[in-house]
Amino acid sequence: MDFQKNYQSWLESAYVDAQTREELQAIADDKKEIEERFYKDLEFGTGGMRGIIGAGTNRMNRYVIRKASQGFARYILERNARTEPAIVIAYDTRRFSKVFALEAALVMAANGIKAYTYEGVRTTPELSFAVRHLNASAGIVITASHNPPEYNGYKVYGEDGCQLVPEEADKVIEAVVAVKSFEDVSYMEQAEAEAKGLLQIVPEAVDEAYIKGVIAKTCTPSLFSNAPEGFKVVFTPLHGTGGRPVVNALNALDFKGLIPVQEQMVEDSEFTTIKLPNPEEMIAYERAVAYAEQYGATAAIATDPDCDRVGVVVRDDMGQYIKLTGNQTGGLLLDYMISQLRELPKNPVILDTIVTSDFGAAIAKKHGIEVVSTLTGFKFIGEKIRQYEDGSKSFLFGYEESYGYLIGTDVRDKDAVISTVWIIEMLMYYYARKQSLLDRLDALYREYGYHYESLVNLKREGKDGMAQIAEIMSNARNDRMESVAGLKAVKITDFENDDTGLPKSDVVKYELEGGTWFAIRPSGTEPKLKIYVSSVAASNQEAQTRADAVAKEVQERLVPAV
Ligand SMILES: O=P([O-])(O)O[C@H]1O[C@H](COP(=O)(O)O)[C@@H](O)[C@H](O)[C@H]1O
Ligand SMILES: [Mg+2]
Repeated sequence: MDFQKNYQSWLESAYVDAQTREELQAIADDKKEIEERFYKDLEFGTGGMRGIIGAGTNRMNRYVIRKASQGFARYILERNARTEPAIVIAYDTRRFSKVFALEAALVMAANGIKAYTYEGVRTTPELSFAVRHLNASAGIVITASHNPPEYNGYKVYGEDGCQLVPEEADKVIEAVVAVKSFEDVSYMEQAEAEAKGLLQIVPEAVDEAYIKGVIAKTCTPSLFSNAPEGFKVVFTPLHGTGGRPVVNALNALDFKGLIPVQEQMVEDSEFTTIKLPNPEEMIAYERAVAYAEQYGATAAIATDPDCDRVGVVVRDDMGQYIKLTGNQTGGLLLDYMISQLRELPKNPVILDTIVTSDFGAAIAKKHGIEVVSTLTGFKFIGEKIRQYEDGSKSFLFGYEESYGYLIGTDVRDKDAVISTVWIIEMLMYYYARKQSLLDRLDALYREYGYHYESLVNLKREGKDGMAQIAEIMSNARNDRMESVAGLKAVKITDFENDDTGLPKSDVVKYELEGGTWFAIRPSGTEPKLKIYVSSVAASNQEAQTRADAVAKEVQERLVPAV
C-alpha cells in the first residue's frame, strides 16, 4: 500500500471530520508515523481486529469501524437466512467504545440490518449469549480486551455466538477489502434508524436470562447462601465490564462474602488505578491483594475489561497471595467439575488448545474423558461445541492457558462471569474442608506429576517489530534443533506447513523427551511473540528447572539480540 497516497486521500476527503484532519495535519512531517498509520489496513487476528486508537487505515477510528461494518454487513446479508437480519453490538469501558458501537450500528441499520445495542457496557460473554438468545444473525463487541488503554478493537460473532473462525473471517475480510472508498459505506442517522426500528436496545430480559443461566450451572447453590463461616473473597473487574453481572449473579445466589475493590468497580477507560488491565499479570492485582490482606480474604479474583478472562490469587500458609496460572485454574475447575458430577455424560469431551499445558488433559484422561486440542483462540473451541451439537460428543469444559474458561453451552466464548462464580464455589468447597486451592493443586500434582509452565512474551512493536517476529518464526521453522537444554526433540510440528488436521497457523511446537515441550507463535492480539514452555516431573523444582532451561536456550538460539 502506498502510505503517502493513503494519507493524502484521508487528508483531502470531505468525509473526514475536522478533528481527524487536524490529527493528520499534525504528523505531516513525520514520515515514519505516516507509514505506521497508513502502510496497511488493520488486520483481523486471534480476537478480531485490534489496534491503537487514532487516525489512519492501520488504526482504530470511526472510519475503520464504518468500513469494517460495511463489509461485515454485506457478508451477513449474503449468508443470512432470516427474513429480518439482526445484529447485537456490545461495547466495553474503553476510549470511544460507545461511539464505535453506535457507528457500527448505524452502518448496519443503513444496510437494513436491525442493530441491537446496549445503554451501558456489557461483557463479551453477555454478547455471545444475547446473539443466541435473540436469534440474531451476528454480533460485535467493541473492546481491546486486556490491552493497554490506547488500544481498541472489534470482535465479530456469527449466529451461534462464536467468534468467526478464519474461513468465515476471511470472507468478511474480502468484503471489507471490497469497500474501496468512504462513499462506499452506507450510513444512517441515528434518529432515522430509531424511527425505522433499525436501532433498538437489547431488552433487559436478556441480561436476566443470562444471569439465570449462570446460576443454574452452579453445582451446589446452597454453598453460596450458606457460605462457610469467615469465608471472604475479593473481586475486581479492573475498571471494565465485569462488575455488574458478577455482582448480580452473586447477589442472586445470596452470597455475602464478596468484597469488591470499590475504586476498580468504577468504569474507567484509562484504567487509572492499574498499570495493565490484564489478569495474567500480577501487577493487575495490586489493589485486590491490599483488600485481601485487609479483610483476611482467602483469594482475590480479577476479570479483564471485557470480562472473558479471569485470574485468581490465593492465600498460602504464610499469608502470601500466589497467582495461579490459567493452566492451573483450568485443571482445578475440571477436577472440581468431575468431583461434583454424579455421572459422566456419554462421550464426554473437554477442549483445550495446542499451547495449553498437559495438566488438565492428564486429569481428563484418567477419568476416561476425551481431550481435543484446537488452535489458540476460543473461537476454535466454540466451533467444536457447535459441531458436537449433532450428539457425537458431550461438551464438558473448555479452557486455554490465557485465563479463558467455559462451562455450559449458552455462551460460545470464554466466560469470566460464570468462571468467577465457579471459582468462588470451588474456593468455598475446599475452605469448608480446611483446604486451600493450593493444597488441592498439590494433591493433584502428586497424583498426575508436577506440571510447570512458563510463558515468555517478547514485545516487538510496529512494522519493524513485525519483521523481527517473522524472522524469529522463520528461524524456529528452518533451523531445526535436535535437542534443547539437553533434551532430545522427539517431534517437531510446524502448524503452518505440516498436515495437522487443524487450519494452517503460524506456530511451531517442539515436543522434547520426558514430556517437556515448547511452542512459539506471534500473538494475534498484541505486538509480541509468545514462547510457551511446559514440563512435568516428580517435583516442582525439577519441572521448573527444566522449563526454565528450555525457555532460556530457545531464546538464545532463536531470538537475535536487539
Ligand atoms: O484477548 P482476548 O481476551 O479477547 O482473548 C483472545 O486472545 C487470546 C490471546 O491470543 P494471542 O495469543 O493471539 O494474543 C486468545 O488466547 C483467546 O482465545 C482470544 O479470544
Ligand atoms: Mg478479554
